[in-house]
Amino acid sequence: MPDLQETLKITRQVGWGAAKLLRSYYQGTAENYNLEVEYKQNEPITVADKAVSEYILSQLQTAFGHEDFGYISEETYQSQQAKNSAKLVWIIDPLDGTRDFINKTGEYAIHIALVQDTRPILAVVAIPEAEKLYYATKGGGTFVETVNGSQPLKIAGDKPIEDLTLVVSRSHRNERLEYLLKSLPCQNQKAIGSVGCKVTAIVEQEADIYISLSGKSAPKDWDMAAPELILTEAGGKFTHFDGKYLEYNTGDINQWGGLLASSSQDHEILCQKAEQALIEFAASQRN
Ligand SMILES: Nc1ncnc2c1ncn2[C@@H]1O[C@H](COP(=O)(O)O)[C@@H](OP(=O)(O)O)[C@H]1O
Ligand SMILES: [Mg+2]
Repeated sequence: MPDLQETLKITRQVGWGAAKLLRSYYQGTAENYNLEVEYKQNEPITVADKAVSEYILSQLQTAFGHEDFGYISEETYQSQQAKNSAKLVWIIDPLDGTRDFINKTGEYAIHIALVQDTRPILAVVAIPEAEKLYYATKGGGTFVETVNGSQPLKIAGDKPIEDLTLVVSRSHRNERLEYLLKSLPCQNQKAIGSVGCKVTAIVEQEADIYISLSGKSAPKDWDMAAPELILTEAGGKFTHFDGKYLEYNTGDINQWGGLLASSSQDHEILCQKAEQALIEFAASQRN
C-alpha cells in the first residue's frame, strides 16, 4: 500500500496539469487545435479527451508504475474489457461533460480516482473553468484547492425537504427520469453538465441532490468514482436507491440502475420515494 498522502500530492499535481491542458483546448490556444467531434456509442469524443487521457496516464504511470497499480481511462477502455486484476486501480475520466465542453457552458471536469477492491480511497475532481481542484482521501475529508491554497469542506444539511435543490443533466434525460423527478417532494431544479460539476455543486451547498437513472445506456465507473468520494468525505451520501454502495472495477464498467447523491439530509427518504416512483411508472406503462 503506497503512502496515501504522498500519492495524493502527486495526483493533485497531475490534476492541475490536466486542467491547464484541457483549458487550452477549451479556449482554443492548444497546439494542433481542431475540435472535430467523433462519436463512440453515441457519446462525443474530441482530441482534447484523448490528449488529456494520454497526459494523465503517462504522468501516473511514470510516478506509480505497473507492478502495484492498474489503469482504466475512458479513452483507452475497450468495451467488454475484463475486470482489472490489480488490487489498486486508477479510474480516470479525462473530460467529464464532453457535450458541455463542446457547447461551451464551462461545465466540464477531470476525474481521477484510486480504487482499492471496488471502492474509492483517493479522488481528485478538477473544474478547469472555476480554477478549482477538489480532493479527498478515505477517512481524510474533502478539500478544495485554489491559487490561494486549500480549505476543508463540510456540508451542513439543515433545510426542509421541500426546499432542497436537484441538479439534473442537460443531456441524459428520459421519460422515466422526468416522472421520478416530478414525484419528489422538492421541485427546485438546476441543470448542470458533468457529474463532477453536479457533485461539487452539492459539496459547495449550491444544490442538494443529484439523481442518475440508466436507460438504454448507463454512466460508467469513471463518471462516478471520484465524485462519490469527494461527496461522501464532505459528509454527503451517494448510493443506489436501495442503499447499496456503488462498486467499481467489477468487470461491468456500467453503473446501471438508480443512483442518488445528496447532502445527506433526507437521503433515505428520497431513495424510498425514488424507488416508489419507478414502481408507479412501470405500472402506468402497463395500463
Ligand atoms: N444515462 C447515461 N448513459 C451514458 N452516459 C451517461 C449517462 N448519464 C450520464 N452519463 C455520462 O456522465 C457524464 C456527464 O453527463 P451529464 O453532463 O449529462 O450529466 C458524461 O460523460 P462524458 O462527458 O465523460 O462522456 C455522460 O456520458
Ligand atoms: Mg464522463
